[in-house]
Amino acid sequence: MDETEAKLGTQSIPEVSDSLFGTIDIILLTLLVGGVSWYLLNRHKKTTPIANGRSYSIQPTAMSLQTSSDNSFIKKLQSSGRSLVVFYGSQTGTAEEFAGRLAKEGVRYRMKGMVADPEECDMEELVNLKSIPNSLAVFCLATYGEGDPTDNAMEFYEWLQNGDADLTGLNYAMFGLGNKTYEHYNEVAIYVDKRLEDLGATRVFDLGLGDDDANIEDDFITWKDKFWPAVCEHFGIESTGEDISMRQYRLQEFDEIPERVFYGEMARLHSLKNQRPPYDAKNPYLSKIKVNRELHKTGDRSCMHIEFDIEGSKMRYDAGDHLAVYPVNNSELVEKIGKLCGKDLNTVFTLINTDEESSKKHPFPCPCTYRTALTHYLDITQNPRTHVLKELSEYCSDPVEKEKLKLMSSTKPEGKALYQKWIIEDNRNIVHILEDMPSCQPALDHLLVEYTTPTGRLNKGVATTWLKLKVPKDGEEPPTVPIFIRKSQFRLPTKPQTPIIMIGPGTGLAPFRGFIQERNNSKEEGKPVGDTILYFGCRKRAEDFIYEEELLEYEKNGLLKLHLAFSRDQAHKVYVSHLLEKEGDEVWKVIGDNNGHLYICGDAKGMASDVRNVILKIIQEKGQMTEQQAQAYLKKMETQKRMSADVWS
Ligand SMILES: Cc1cc2nc3c(=O)[nH]c(=O)nc-3n(C[C@H](O)[C@H](O)[C@H](O)COP(=O)(O)O)c2cc1C
Repeated sequence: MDETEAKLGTQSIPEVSDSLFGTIDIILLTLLVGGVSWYLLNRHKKTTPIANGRSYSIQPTAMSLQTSSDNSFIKKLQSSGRSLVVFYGSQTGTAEEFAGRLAKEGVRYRMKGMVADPEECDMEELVNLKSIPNSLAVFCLATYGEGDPTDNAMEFYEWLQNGDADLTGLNYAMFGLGNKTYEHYNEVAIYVDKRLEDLGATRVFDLGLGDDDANIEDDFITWKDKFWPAVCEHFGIESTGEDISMRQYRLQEFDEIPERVFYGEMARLHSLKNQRPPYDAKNPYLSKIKVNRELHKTGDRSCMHIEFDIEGSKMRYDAGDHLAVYPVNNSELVEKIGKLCGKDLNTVFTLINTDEESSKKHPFPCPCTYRTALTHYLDITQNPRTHVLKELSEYCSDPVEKEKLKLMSSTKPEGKALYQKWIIEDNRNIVHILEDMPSCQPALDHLLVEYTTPTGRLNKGVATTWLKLKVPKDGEEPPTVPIFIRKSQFRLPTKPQTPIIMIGPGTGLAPFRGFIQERNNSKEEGKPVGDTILYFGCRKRAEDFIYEEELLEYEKNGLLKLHLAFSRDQAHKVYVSHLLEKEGDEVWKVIGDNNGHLYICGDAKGMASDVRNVILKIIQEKGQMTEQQAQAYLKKMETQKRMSADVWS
């Protein structure tokens, strides 16, 4: 597809208030639905990053500007008298945050720690870490897609897979970040933990696994509580009992506005004003919005169709790619924080890492005003994690409020229960906490550091709420938003005559709209086009059957075969998996007899696994295979890229 076609791209964004997709809204939000179009954040999908190695670059990595060229982590450890290095594999910032907390806590055990990004380190040096006495490497690694590592851990992962380094003498521990609703739960951490052992390294403490579908913060602090005593025992050290109150970043406020001030850029100063290709996560393109319309016909849920104009941008969008959007935080929320902390939001400041060895000099692009930081660089809508509550407690003058915050940040069962109730279930963000605890008056710069989300992971609704207002009006300049494109492995077969089955209920339809447009194009060019079969489902035909007219037209002109499931239009709920069950012969004809492709897009939690199970059953029955053979058949389809899933929960 060329650029002009790509500008037809649309973006479907699920309803804010009852979004199925919760905190990965941002990711959802940026899934550019096919023909061009849909999504965003958090947040996530089924592609195999092996081929392009970057398929999950949600993140701006605003800090890479400040990256040091020296990638010897051993030299850094030695020159600063440290023995603990905590590596992170992170896409949306959680693993990076956990790594930072672990490194900081090392001081308590006379193990000064350093956080390290594997992408910026020569990981082969792990072989020599033992040259530092009592040294320890900890890994916090997230899993994505089909058991894939994050972008920044990819090279390290491949090095482990392909190499045979002798890691004898290397002490290590691993905490994995994953989500149980995905088929490949925490596979990266599980694999790396085992692989390090196989290569001769010594596991100092049991592998910890965090489940982001439940409470990953709880999993982490519970693991960490046992991890440190195990480390002490292993190295024969004792806790100093010191609490680590050392600040990672030093604040400097400016009386006069300095020459270089950031206003929401992700890396290069003025990059939003002086736009220069190539555009990517660090250098987003300010795209005009040409169309922004509601797709649901009735009901109080919403699904937006947005068309972004990328003409002239030199960006390439292929059907199946994701479109990422950088939203901004609600200004009322921003102003409230300024008021609650008693700060003039126009003040320009910078935060400077007190650790001179760190490759990350600032937590986000600095200097900037407090308003810019709160608006563009921080996720002020998330539920704060326990360490933030602990630090907030220091700023409470009322002992009752202080104790409550301290309790919630402890690992005591009643503390965890209170955190779950008061923070998670009641869904309190920082503004709610400050409003509900009037004696708590934190220093704003302190709050900024705690709330930094290097990857722009946003809570429900930030992007959707913001995009809803970006509607082009006649006679006015169209609204613009900063975007970039994330390449995907979710791809049509190269030959249009290869038959395909697409399973995409709800907003899972997004990439398939692009696929269908592409196939229609081939048909109009007179090329032979194979079976193009779509399974779509939604609640009610009259309510949320998105792109109904368009799909029916493709069906009428003979391109598309449609199977529709309207779950609430009859007494018994019917989903796409039920339709597939009935169509075993057709499915097998495509994937068994004719080497066709099968795609799944949408909800990972229920839909994707139900569909997968039905497909397995069909392979077993129609292909006359045992369960094991059917599993192997599906695996082979995956390796051959004949079966792809782009799913999220
Ligand atoms: C699009 C997407 C795909 C994901 N795929 C998986 C997966 O295959 N297996 C898994 O265990 N967790 C998966 N997760 C969950 C993440 O690993 C988990 O949320 C983790 O905490 C993210 O860490 P990070 O913020 O450091 O990137 C996925 C999350 C998203 C958003």
